[in-house]
Amino acid sequence: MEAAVRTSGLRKAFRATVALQGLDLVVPTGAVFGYLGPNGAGKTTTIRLMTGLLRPTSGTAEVLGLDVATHPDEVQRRVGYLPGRFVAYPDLTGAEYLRYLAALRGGVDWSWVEQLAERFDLDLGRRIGTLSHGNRQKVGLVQAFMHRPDLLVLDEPTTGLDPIMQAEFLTLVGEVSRAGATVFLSSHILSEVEAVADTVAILRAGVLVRTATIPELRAQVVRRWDVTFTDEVPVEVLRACAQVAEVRVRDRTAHLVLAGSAEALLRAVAPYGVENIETHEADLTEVFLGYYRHEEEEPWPVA
Ligand SMILES: Nc1ncnc2c1ncn2[C@@H]1O[C@H](COP(=O)(O)OP(=O)(O)OP(=O)(O)O)[C@@H](O)[C@H]1O
Repeated sequence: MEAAVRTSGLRKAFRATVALQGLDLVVPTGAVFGYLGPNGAGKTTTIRLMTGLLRPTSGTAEVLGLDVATHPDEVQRRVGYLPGRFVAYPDLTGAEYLRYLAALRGGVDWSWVEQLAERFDLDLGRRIGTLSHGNRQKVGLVQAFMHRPDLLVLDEPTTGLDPIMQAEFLTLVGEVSRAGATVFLSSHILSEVEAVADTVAILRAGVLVRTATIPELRAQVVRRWDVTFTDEVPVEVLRACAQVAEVRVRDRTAHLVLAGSAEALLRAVAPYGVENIETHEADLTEVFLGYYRHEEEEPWPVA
């Protein structure tokens, strides 16, 4: 599949600090791609390299088929970019600022700008300098979405937004994604990534530690199930299931630790008269956080 973003051996050092250590990243066209990692992992550095705002120490980045090093202006025109710390001209009103950007970029449908502002409950008539932090962030979001870019690169987009506006943002991401856009989303809000992303990459100390789809990560979640049978517990059948990591039996209930998909287990126990299944699901957040921890620590949390 053609990639919306492809980096190869992308490395960035700031004097003694190596922010990114040879990143090979592929963001498939049309994906909602969550980019996660603890503070200082190198997420913003990656984004600034991808958008041509920083030059790599070595390696390459290709965005929408363009080499960022040789076509930075075109990349910036075609990408919808929301920086982590969005700043705009404080003396301009939202409308003045957005009209200025629209004239620079061209091809902006102003009624779409107004719709976006309305959806985010943003007053375009107010000077940006007088807006609250959250409302300024909304100006940043509108400018990122307003030219209907093929790729959105959003660095901590919901910072400062209230829960209703966060939900509106997620709805908008879903809409543009269904319309064919690719969304690259750096976020610390794991529930938000889980809700909207189909693929995630996890960065730690400038190194990519995992790229996976949300279902792949979910399949890794270790869960506890209590299965009660109408008759005797078929212990051997349970032990024979590859995904069952542990079995303890008490009366007619089997207490199981399940690592992986429950499909095989459900199929195996079906003929034995299952009276009840109680599940204790581990949070996907735990899986994310497992990757944030240092190598010497236990990588896999258990529910
Ligand atoms: N302009 C710079 N000069 C020197 N060091 C920098 C610069 N920009 C980033 N760094 C360093 O590079 C590393 C990665 O920083 P980066 O901002 O990319 O991380 P991040 O994953 O976005 O973190 P956060 O989640 O805190 O925003 C950090 O150690 C940071 O201090």
